[in-house]
Amino acid sequence: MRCAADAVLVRLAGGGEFETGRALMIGALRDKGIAPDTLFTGQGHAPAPLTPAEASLEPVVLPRDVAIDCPDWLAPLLEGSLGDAFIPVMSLMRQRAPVTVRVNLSQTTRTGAQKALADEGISTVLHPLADTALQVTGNPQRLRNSAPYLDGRVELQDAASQAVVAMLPLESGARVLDYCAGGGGKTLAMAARAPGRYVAHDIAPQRMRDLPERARRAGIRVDLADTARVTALAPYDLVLLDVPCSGSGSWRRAPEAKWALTAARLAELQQSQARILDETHALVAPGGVLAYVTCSMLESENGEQIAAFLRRTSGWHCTSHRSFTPLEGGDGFFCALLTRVPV
Ligand SMILES: C[S@@+](CC[C@H](N)C(=O)[O-])C[C@H]1O[C@@H](n2cnc3c(N)ncnc32)[C@H](O)[C@@H]1O
Repeated sequence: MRCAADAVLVRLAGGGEFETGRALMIGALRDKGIAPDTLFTGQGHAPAPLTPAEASLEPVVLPRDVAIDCPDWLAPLLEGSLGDAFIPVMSLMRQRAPVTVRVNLSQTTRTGAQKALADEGISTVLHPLADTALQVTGNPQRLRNSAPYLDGRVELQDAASQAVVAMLPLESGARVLDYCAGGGGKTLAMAARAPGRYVAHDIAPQRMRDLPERARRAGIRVDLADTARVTALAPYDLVLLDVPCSGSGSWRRAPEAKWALTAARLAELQQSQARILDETHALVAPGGVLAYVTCSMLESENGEQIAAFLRRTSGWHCTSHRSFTPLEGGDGFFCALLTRVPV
């Protein structure tokens, strides 16, 4: 298996592949219909003119899964999950992810935040995926030192992640548990949408260490709880399970992750997703909602998990579900809303 540096390799007329940086550039230029000797001139800082061997290099189209940089064992799983979107999605996964912020609507409006960022030289456009999302189009490096970021009017958050939060049935005063809170990105996004009683929990509590400060900045109250306290505070109107997953929806941010993932690790993650569903559903009040979320595009972590849960657990039905792919401008995500049948 090889990982493609580009969608072309080059081959000497008559055989033999070249994989030097120069050779790949020559192949890429030829592939795009640009004569390499117009750039390889040796003048100024330009690379040295082509050698006779290089002049005879021809582009070679790579096998599909090499060209889209997809591990062999994952390609059929992803193709089965994404269908016709497989190639476009995987091609997009080779690009850098956009920088997106979430506007804290409890403190400002989207246009208000856009103007405040523009005053600091940070340009943005409205993102179509969520009514809280702004995509940063200029000077993203200034964001972390800008006033709207420092005073909690904006937070860094992917647009699809924001769209997932917008799907949640959040009512003012609701009791909400974020069971896999991690850094608390979704806890804060939920609390900014609707005031309520927010409880954050994570099996690795140190992951939540910045949450109190981020919540303070955003003007939001969040209760950090261990597992015993989570149970004592039950029931909840909404339990969010943003479960550990392959992360296949966010491979643009961590391109090495798809090469680190193994079939055994994926199976382990799927077991843990099923276990979390089984351990937490009783925390939901009758008529309440269990929201299952992954940043994965693999059906085995998404729809198949929900179908298996509904088969083994009575008293629940799936009221809605949605998959997001990077073709919509954010990361890949899945969200299913499961309602507990009222008694
Ligand atoms: C996808 S991340 C959560 C990201 C977070 N919700 C956010 O929006 O920033 C998954 C989290 O689940 C936690 N986790 C893994 N297994 C868990 C378990 N059995 N119970 C609770 N949390 C768990 C991990 O420590 C990790 O922080």
